[in-house]
This record gives sequence, C-alpha cells and structure tokens, in this order.
Amino acid sequence: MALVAGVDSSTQSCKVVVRDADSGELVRSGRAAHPDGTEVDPRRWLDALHAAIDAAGGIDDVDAVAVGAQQHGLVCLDESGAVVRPALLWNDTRSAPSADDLVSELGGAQQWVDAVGVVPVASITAAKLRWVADNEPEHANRTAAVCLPHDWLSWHLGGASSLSSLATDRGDASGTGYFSARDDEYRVDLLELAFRGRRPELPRVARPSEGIGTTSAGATIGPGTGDNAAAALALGAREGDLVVSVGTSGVVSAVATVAPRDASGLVAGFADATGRHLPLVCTLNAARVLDATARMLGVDHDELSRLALSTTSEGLVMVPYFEGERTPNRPDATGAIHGLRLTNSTPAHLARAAVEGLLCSLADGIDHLVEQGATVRRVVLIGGGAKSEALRLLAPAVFGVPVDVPPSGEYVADGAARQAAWVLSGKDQPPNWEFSDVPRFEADPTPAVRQRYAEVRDLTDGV
Ligand SMILES: Nc1ncnc2c1ncn2[C@@H]1O[C@H](COP(=O)(O)OP(=O)(O)O)[C@@H](O)[C@H]1O
Ligand SMILES: O=C(CO)[C@@H](O)[C@H](O)COP(=O)(O)O
Repeated sequence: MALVAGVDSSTQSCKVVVRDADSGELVRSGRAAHPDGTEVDPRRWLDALHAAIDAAGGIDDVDAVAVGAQQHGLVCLDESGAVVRPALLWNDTRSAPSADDLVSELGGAQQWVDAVGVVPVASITAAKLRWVADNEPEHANRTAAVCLPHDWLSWHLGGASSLSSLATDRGDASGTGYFSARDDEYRVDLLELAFRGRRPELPRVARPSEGIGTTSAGATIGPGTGDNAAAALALGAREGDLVVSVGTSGVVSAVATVAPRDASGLVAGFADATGRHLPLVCTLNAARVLDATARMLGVDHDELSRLALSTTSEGLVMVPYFEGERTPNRPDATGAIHGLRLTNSTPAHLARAAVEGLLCSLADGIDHLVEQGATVRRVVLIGGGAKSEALRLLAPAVFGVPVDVPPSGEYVADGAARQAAWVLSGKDQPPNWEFSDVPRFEADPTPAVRQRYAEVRDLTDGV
C-alpha cells in the first residue's frame, strides 16, 4: 500500500495527515501549535512541522508529501538561504498604507485587476514587500529571495540546497500581487514596484502535479499550494460549490474556469491547485470572534453554542471587526455591539449576536462572489469554527440556502495529501478518493438578521 502525507501549516497550528494513496483512507495524523502573533519566525513553523510529523508517527514510510499553508505570508531570505526577518503574516495590517500607495502608483484598482486580478490590501505579499522596503531598508537590501510559507516549508523538506531550488505553485503564487493567474506568469515589474526597484529571486512556479524534489527519506515532494486551494482540492470542488471556511480567516471561495476581474477588490482573482481559478473573499475575523466571545462570557465553545441556540438576538448585533477588516478593506476598524437594551443584555443574546455577526460577514462574502458571476449549487462549511453546533445550525438561516457540513477534519492537509497522491500517480487528474455522505443543514431564512447587520455594519470605521 503506497502512502502519502499532506500538511496544513495554518495560522494557528500545523496538521499532518497520512493517507492511502489509492483509496484516500486516513491512516494516521498529528498536529502541533504555532506561536501566536502576526509575525512569526518561519523556523517555528519548521519546529511545528517536525512535531506534527512525529505526532503522526513519522513520514519515512510515505512515497509522496505536499504542503498546504496559510497564504500571502512574506518570507525574506538572504544569499545563504537564511531568514532575514520574521515572516509578516496575511493578517498583519501594518502594510495597509503600503497597499494604498501601490494601488495609486499603478494608476488605480482597475490597473491592478487588469495586471494580476488582485487589488492589493494589507494581506497581499506585495504590500508587505513595500512595507519592508520603506521601513527596514537594511532588511530589504539583504533580501536575495522572497517566498511564501508553503514554498519555504517544501524547500526545507527537500534539503533547502540553494535559492534556485525554491518552487511554488500557481495557487499560492496568485496571492502575491506579482503573479497573474490569468496569464500564468510573474509580473516582475510589479515585484520591482513593490520592492522599490529591488528584484529578489522568486520560486519557480511548478505545474499542479509536478514533483519538485525529494525528502531525505526519498519521498517525492509535490508543489504544494495555498490553504484555500488545498481545501478545494480535498473537497473535489466543482463550479457551483461555494466553500466557506471558518478558521482564523473567514473565506468564501469557488472554483471557476474564468478569472474574475473585481476592481472593487472584494473578490480576489486567485488560482486553484488544478489549473483553474479560485475567486475568493477573505475576512480577518472568523473563528477567533467565537473564541473572544467565549472568553468574554467565561464559557467554553460548547456552552457558547448552547447559549447562542437558546435565544434569538432580539435586535442585538455584533459587527465582528475585532482585528480590523480586510473585506471590506477597513484595516483600522474595531468590533462593535449595537442595539443593547435591558431585555437583550444577557450572555445568551451576546453569544447569538457573535455567531450571527460572523455569519453575516460571510454572507456578504457569498453575495460578492455571486455578483462576480459565481453560481451557488451548494455551500460547504469547513474549518475549526464549523465544530460549533450553533454555527452549523444558524448558517443556512443567515445564508438563506442549505449548507453541507462534511465531517470535522483537516481538509487543507487532505488536499495536500491528494495532491501528493496525484504527483505519485503521474496521471492527468487527481485520484478519485471516495467522499463520505455529507450532512446537509437546512433552516428557514432569516433576512431580518442580515438587514439589521447591514444597517449597523458601517457605523464603526476606525478608532
Ligand atoms: N467547538 C468549536 N467551536 C468554535 N470554534 C472552535 C471550536 N473548536 C475549535 N474552534 C476554533 O477553530 C479555530 C482553529 O481552526 P482552524 O481551521 O484550524 O484555524 P487555522 O486554519 O486558521 O489555524 C480556533 O480559533 C479554535 O478556537
Ligand atoms: O489570507 C487568506 C486567504 O487569502 C487566509 O485564508 C490565509 O490563507 C489564512 O488561512 P487560515 O489559517 O485562517 O486557514
């Protein structure tokens, strides 16, 4: 039996799954925590990867491995391959003014969409490069190569021999702001614009099922990809499937054969891991809104969910911009509670408002994707937040459509494992792994909840 391993190096933790390459059956798994914070030394990701691999019983017996990881994070390397400064993560908003500068320097949002399908916001790698160039010129001058979290981990799995052996894939490259998913090529002019004339080496963009190296134990290393592209691959997403992920980020994405061109910047024109496109809306505030609300109420997640389901919100609305927001682009916004009355000032109402506020921000994301031409055949809910029963039960009410919730699992790591099996097979298409029956959640739509959220959403913008 050939085995493959898949990795999800996400914002909060590293997860490893080992699966049968032919059937996809789960053989074993492991995980390890990442440090907190919006800048992280990549070597801590490597520590967590090794700890997660150990927890999964090792990967010396696998034939192929691939890495999925959080998108956009900026890893700067010097001539020797050493890390120049801690990686700036996708949810680090200090680069917001740099993003605005880049948009105006190219002539506006439409110019960026025409060039790379993406309008820079703080999360996009190009904005982080500009921030380093303007604020840490000594680090910028030492930077000989730039890559993304998954590129860097794959490179280390393969021995990290030289900068020229760095490789990435189209899915993750499309989140940099200097790669066009539509034209399948780097825009070195935009890299230079972002890094103020510097031209660091970039990872080679491998084909979706191309091996990019071997581990010390001889396993083939797949190209890997960004976490959202990996999740789509795991779920076998087809046109009409909207994948909603509630992790640290809230993401709504859909595979498409045509690249979107959204000059409003709400929908990013990323690529998927199979050669198609992955129009995507991403928020900064998702599972941690529930974490914070549970903390405020002094309860655990199960109790938060029970409280939320024990009442309606009765006019209480939470706007969940706890960490600023990316979609809409309000990096300085804060969270807010609206509509407090003596009658709704209870832990249960607050719990309900938190779940509904989070779902309303995701529902806005669904609307944006539909406005960009996505069709909705089904909505699939994944990510750590989907473990909340309240989220599962209230999602179809707030979204106004039935919601499929696959069994709790590591879909990003699974997508990476499926890519590894694809690389191993040498075939045109990923292997046909069996999917178990997916429970469908249905509920009467509650448009009044969204209406009330829309009335107050824009009242708090910055401090
Ligand atoms: N039962 C639960 N209800 C709500 N949130 C949960 C539950 N269990 C875990 N989470 C949250 O899910 C998040 C982790 O999800 P995950 O998708 O792994 O995130 P990431 O990919 O960003 O690292 C954490 O914020 C965690 O607190
Ligand atoms: O920035 C994006 C997508 O554009 C995020 O989806 C990151 O890729 C982080 O994902 P999680 O760790 O929250 O799953």
